[in-house]
Amino acid sequence: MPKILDQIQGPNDIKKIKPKELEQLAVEIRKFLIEKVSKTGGHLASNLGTVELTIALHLVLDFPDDKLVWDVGHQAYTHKILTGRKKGFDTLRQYQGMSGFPKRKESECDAFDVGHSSTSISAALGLARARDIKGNDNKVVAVIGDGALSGGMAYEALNNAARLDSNMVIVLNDNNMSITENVGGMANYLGKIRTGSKYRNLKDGVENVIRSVPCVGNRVADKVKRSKDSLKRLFIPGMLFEDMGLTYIGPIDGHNIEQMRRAFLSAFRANEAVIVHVVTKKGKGYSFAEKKPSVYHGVEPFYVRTGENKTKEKAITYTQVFGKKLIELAKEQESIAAVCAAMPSGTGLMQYRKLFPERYYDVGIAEEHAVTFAAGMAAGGMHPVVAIYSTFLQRAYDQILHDVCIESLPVTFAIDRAGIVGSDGETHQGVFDLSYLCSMPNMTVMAPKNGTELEEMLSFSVKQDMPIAIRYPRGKINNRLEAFAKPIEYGKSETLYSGEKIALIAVGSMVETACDVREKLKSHGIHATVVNMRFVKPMDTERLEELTKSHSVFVTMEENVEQGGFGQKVADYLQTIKRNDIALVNCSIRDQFIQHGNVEILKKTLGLDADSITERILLNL
Ligand SMILES: Cc1ncc(C[n+]2csc(CCOP(=O)(O)OP(=O)(O)O)c2C)c(N)n1
Ligand SMILES: CC(=O)[C@@H](O)[C@H](O)COP(=O)(O)O
Ligand SMILES: [Mg+2]
Repeated sequence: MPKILDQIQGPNDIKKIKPKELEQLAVEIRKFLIEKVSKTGGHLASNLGTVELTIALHLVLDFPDDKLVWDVGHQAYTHKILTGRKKGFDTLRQYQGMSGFPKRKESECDAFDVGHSSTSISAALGLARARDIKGNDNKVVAVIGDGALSGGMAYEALNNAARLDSNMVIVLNDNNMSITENVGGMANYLGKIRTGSKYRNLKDGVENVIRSVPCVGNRVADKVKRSKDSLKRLFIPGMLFEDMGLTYIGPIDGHNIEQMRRAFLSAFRANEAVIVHVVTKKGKGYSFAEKKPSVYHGVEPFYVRTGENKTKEKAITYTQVFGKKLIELAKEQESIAAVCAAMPSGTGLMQYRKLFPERYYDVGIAEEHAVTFAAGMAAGGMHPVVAIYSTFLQRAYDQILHDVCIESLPVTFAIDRAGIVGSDGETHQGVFDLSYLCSMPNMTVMAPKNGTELEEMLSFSVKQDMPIAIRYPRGKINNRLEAFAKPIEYGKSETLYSGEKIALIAVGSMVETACDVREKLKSHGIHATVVNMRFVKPMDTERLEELTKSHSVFVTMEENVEQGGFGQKVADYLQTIKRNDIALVNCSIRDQFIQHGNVEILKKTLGLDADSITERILLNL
């Protein structure tokens, strides 16, 4: 039997599909998504939850004229399918393949690039204002999840959207989940709306009584529903939003296409910002994902029948090493408290939160707040350890600077996913943290060469009375460099191999690469020195000065952008001591955003693999 999905070849094709076939289309889309994502990996559970929602939106929007902004964008796969990108799923998140997130350069039907959370309402409001100024009449819709609604920017945008005197629709996709369970006051409020059936029954009862009054009943009930006064509270949930000046519709079954279609059409008729609250199930239609939506939030390739991960290798990750060590330290030191921003599993805190619930804080997707909250705790005598991915910590630049560094408060930043992360691409690569952290007075910045050193750095850090950042990469630890384990000394590097002429001076994950480069240089008769910097700030200038005596080439290596990075700091130092005779080969990332793809491939294209670095060194001799 021909598939209904085959009729979808490009934007707006969905409008040709008969209403009675739409449910079958949803079934086919889910099957397609499960099959494709099982091969490439990707964000599964959120996408399975938004199939009907996306169908309903595509029935009422015209692409590319109407603008649909997804929050985070990890739930936009059905949108990609319905805008003619089915083929792209064969290369999903692979190098030069289709991105896992909406991208304007990928399709004119993607209204705004996303990846970081809680931006959709701001961006949609901007698009709505631009539309009004230009005198256009296209529709503008933002889709934001309940998790993303825990982010501060969403409230700044709602506050601003309440002043809109034209239309824009905010779809609140409420699946009662963030990556792990959603937390906080707004999550509780949404929970009350969702489960307020008793309250709704009471309201329905009151409404029915009014409607039953002969002649005027219906008119009175409708008027009350439309009014802005307090009587409306009797009938309508979502009054928090209404009180802000937004119109609220819902909650609506987010798997009922027709109900949503009608709600969207009525929302478009308002002359203001309207919230349409839809309730969906994360992981819908795939039993494993329905049962464990957190596990199937983002997946590696898996077997569809069993739900099992195809990757056999169970290597130990930096994240696990961090989580385990923090537990050990928290047992000994009662001042330690862990803070994360909606990512307890991603940052390795699941076991910690079980053992120390009173010293564990998931603040929601609120990195800025997480940092100032930690600063407050530190001012109150605690030593918070803030575990956040490098890319998401970018959000909290000013909080680190203004609230932690100026007062030099004892906060440890455990910066996971530092360096190239791979398949999430441009929005998620953690390649700016050395630059933005080293520029801050009072901040110490460290990077371990392996798991053992991460443990040592963490032990060292929680005993210091100052801000310290430890940055470490996504993925597995290396076990090669265990023989090198000089105790950590503040501001001091570690020399792994002593050679001459060429000094390979590396940061964190690049120390292993430096050892590979050293081996390759040996076959050219060169015996290079390998230095593990450990501290990017303060830099071990004493050791650098020593190196200038017996080396004519310095090769700096880091997974960070060149601007403001480690290599530039070394260049500045050489200039300060007037040693311009030393050649500097700066192996870092040139001014660019790095697309998605396999980490090894990306490193090669960026010239950060051992072969490329060796070649560059030989050219400099
Ligand atoms: C600033 C920022 N912090 C953290 C994340 C990681 N993150 C991606 S999706 C997500 C959960 C979002 O929850 P929700 O909006 O409810 O969508 P759902 O996953 O439930 O579909 C988180 C924490 C992010 N993308 N951006
Ligand atoms: C969409 C998002 O921001 C997260 O789901 C992110 O993709 C997680 O990355 P990791 O797989 O590195 O935990
Ligand atoms: Mg959610």
